[in-house]
Amino acid sequence: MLEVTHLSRCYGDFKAVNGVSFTIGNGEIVGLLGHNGAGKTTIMKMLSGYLEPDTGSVQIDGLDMAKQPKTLQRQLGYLPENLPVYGEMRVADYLDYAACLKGLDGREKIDEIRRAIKATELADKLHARIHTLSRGYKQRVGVAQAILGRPRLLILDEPTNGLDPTQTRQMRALIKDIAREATVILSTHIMQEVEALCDRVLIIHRGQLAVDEKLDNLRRANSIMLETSATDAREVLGRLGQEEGIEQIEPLKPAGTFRIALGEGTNQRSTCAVIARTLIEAGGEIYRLQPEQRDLESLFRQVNETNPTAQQKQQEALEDAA
Ligand SMILES: Nc1ncnc2c1ncn2[C@@H]1O[C@H](COP(=O)(O)OP(=O)(O)OP(=O)(O)O)[C@@H](O)[C@H]1O
Repeated sequence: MLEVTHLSRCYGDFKAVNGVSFTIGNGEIVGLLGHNGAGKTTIMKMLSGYLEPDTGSVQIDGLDMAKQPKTLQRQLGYLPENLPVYGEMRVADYLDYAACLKGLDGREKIDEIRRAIKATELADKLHARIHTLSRGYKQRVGVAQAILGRPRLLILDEPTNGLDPTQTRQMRALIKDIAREATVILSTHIMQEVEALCDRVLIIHRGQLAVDEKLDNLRRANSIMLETSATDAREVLGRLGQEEGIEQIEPLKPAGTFRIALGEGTNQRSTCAVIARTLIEAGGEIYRLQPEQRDLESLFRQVNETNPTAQQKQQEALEDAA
């Protein structure tokens, strides 16, 4: 459905998005996660055709955004980070205007506006001027314009930003509902949002795609965290090999910390016992040996630990020098 290939974009000398590629199938809900400034909004602007990539391409059902932007923009709905809703306009007038921009007219336009109003529960606010609405209602107006014309691809930049818990719950229910008919890609800083809504997560780190993982796989992942005085644990444990189900031993910082990835079906407890015995026999001390908690939050932390920012690298260099 959506195919993104080697997408890059600079602002001046600064590379905000660097060689990002992924594909999204029909009906998926995909979460785009990343720290402030990671490049999420820039990616979403390129997906929606509002910003041209320097290199790379965006294709929807085989059509290229660079070649047929108008055709494709009519098939997608976009909720930008900062809603470009015109404060002086009344909600009904704005939706009428947005429907015209999408090429809707006549009976179809009226039906679509009605459907969007119903889905976003905006009926009570139709005659209100947009600038008088609360943040949550403004967000609903943004979503209403995004779903006009039943887009097959919906791009939502921080859809629950600034909403209270009740509004957030309603917005998530609405997104789930919309996703029954459309593919959805949404950006957020909120891990629970991804866990509550998405089938899959893409984590962007400094403009690059660091993780592309289905949430089901993430939950199933099987690994052990080890902290030991034996900084050569990789060699010591490497001898155990595949028989104990050990697939990979990844050294982390600080020295003596390792992530041990296990094969499918390996029993973590018995492998932990073998690891402990082997290290102690080799004269090592064990400070931590436990199955790794694999949730989105720990994966996000791990991405940032293993891909430090320039500032973190500088801090580490200073600490090493001291
Ligand atoms: N118009 C612009 N001119 C110059 N730099 C920009 C521009 N827009 C974005 N940037 C920079 O590009 C980088 C990526 O910005 P972007 O808005 O895509 O990040 P983001 O992941 O959406 O961040 P946030 O979560 O804070 O919204 C940031 O360093 C930002 O300062």
